[in-house]
Amino acid sequence: MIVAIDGPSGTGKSSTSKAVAAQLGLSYLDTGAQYRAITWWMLNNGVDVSDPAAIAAAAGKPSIVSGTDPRDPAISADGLDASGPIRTQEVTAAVSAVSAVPEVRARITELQRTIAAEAVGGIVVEGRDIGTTVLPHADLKVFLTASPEARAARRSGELKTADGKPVTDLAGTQQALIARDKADSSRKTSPLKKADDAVEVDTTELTLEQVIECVVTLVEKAAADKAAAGPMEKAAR
Ligand SMILES: Nc1ncnc2c1ncn2[C@@H]1O[C@H](COP(=O)(O)OP(=O)(O)O)[C@@H](O)[C@H]1O
Ligand SMILES: Nc1ccn([C@H]2C[C@H](O)[C@@H](COP(=O)(O)OP(=O)(O)O)O2)c(=O)n1
Repeated sequence: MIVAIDGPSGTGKSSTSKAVAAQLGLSYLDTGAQYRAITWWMLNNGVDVSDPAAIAAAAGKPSIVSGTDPRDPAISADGLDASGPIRTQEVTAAVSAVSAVPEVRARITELQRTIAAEAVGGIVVEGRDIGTTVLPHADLKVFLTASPEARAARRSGELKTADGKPVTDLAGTQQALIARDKADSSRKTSPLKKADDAVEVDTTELTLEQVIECVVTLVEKAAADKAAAGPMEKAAR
């Protein structure tokens, strides 16, 4: 069972995907964390993140390792734990530029496909281009949305500056989030986009628990459809 969950920032992808995977005994992959980790590595290693050629030249250098346990989703770059530092404003501000570079996308997409193929018990993969590009044959595709106001309210206070202080500027958070959506949706290589066959869920008025319940129901239905289609496909052969 391969589940793709895409959508813009703050729609609830990570929280929903982790909970659904934990509840159903599936693996979990946060692809945004991979783009954040490679961005963090570039910022730490003197790569000019305003220069796509410099980003492309460095794209193959770091070793990015992702854990797939939904209860402990670890991420490291060259062996260094990146789970804390990838959430800083500095990384958030640079990640769209780094992830727009085709060499970075090719590298990370290959990693993602390998991880999904190795997850024998099934996996929930969340990101921006999972249903459209990374795993176009996923058994279920979900596209989460929410109003910019709701998304900024959820994000604000969660973000930390480099010295660990919380970011409480709601208007600034909303502006930065809209700018990142725009960059992610307008890049040439696999932009943020709903796949034609994805189920769209607007989470603006829903609690996180309601979204989780909705996605669990969708996964269970997709699993039942897959099981029912299996014998028929075999019989047709
Ligand atoms: N439906 C919801 N209602 C209220 N808060 C939510 C909802 N979904 C997620 N959140 C909260 O919003 C924040 C961002 O959610 P997250 O799952 O990280 O979103 P994304 O991965 O899409 O950026 C988290 O603090 C999460 O607990
Ligand atoms: N499949 C993906 C996942 C993330 N990205 C890029 C674009 C996003 O702005 C950044 C960060 O993604 P992440 O999911 O961590 O972002 P949020 O936590 O939802 O704000 O990575 C991508 O290009 N493709």
